[in-house]
Amino acid sequence: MQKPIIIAISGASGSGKSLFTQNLSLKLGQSSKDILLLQEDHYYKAQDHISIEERAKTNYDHPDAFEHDLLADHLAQLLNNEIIDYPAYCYKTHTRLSECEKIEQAPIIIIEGIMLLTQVQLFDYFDLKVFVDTAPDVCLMRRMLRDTQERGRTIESVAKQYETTVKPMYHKFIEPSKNFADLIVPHGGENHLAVDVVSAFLLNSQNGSLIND
Ligand SMILES: Nc1ncnc2c1ncn2[C@@H]1O[C@H](COP(=O)(O)OP(=O)(O)O)[C@@H](O)[C@H]1O
Ligand SMILES: Nc1ccn([C@@H]2O[C@H](COP(=O)(O)O)[C@@H](O)[C@H]2O)c(=O)n1
Repeated sequence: MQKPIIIAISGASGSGKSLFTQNLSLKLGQSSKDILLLQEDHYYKAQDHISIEERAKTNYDHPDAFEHDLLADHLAQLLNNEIIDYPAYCYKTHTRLSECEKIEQAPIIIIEGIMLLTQVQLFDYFDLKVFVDTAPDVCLMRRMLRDTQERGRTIESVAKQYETTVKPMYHKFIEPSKNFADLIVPHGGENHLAVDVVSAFLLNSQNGSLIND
């Protein structure tokens, strides 16, 4: 079996990473066994030892909020054809769920997350590093809608978090990490030309080893 190809999709919160990843999967149109989608957010640290009020104060836009060592171990295990215990995360309680999912490698592994290109120790695992580049005001608007509808937040809490951590940490960590990208995608998740380019790269790299070939 050919070595899996791993691509990292990074960019600001609300930039369209998840949508880009979904559109890429649709475009690839392969069997679900061919593509493994992972999220860096699942590697946010567990915070069961502190109260929910304390958890709400954590800076989730700092690299230290994540367990990147565990993510690196899991990528190594997947490349080694081992099964991983993929953590699950809850944005409403700000901690990990108790259940993990058993996951095995696939020919194409796509991982998305805000801090991926700030972690040099992960770069050796990535065959392609993509940065989704969307204007901060557009990201904030999208995040406001998503977090109030899906992540149990109020408009006030999204605004406060944006001002205190999301915006400053974006400028400190995420925006500079764009320099490590192989490909910068403007206009977010609906940039279908970029989806076509990345999908062609993936299919070409895994030529012959996909189930639907
Ligand atoms: N190009 C776009 N046009 C319209 N809505 C978009 C676009 N890209 C993303 N969205 C919406 O904005 C929200 C945030 O996008 P998402 O892909 O979840 O961002 P990220 O994963 O980078 O945080 C989602 O509700 C998504 O459907
Ligand atoms: N308990 C948490 C954990 C994370 N966040 C925010 O999520 C953002 C990253 O996820 P995206 O899907 O938007 O890329 C990040 O900016 C954190 O602020 C949170 O609010 N609460």
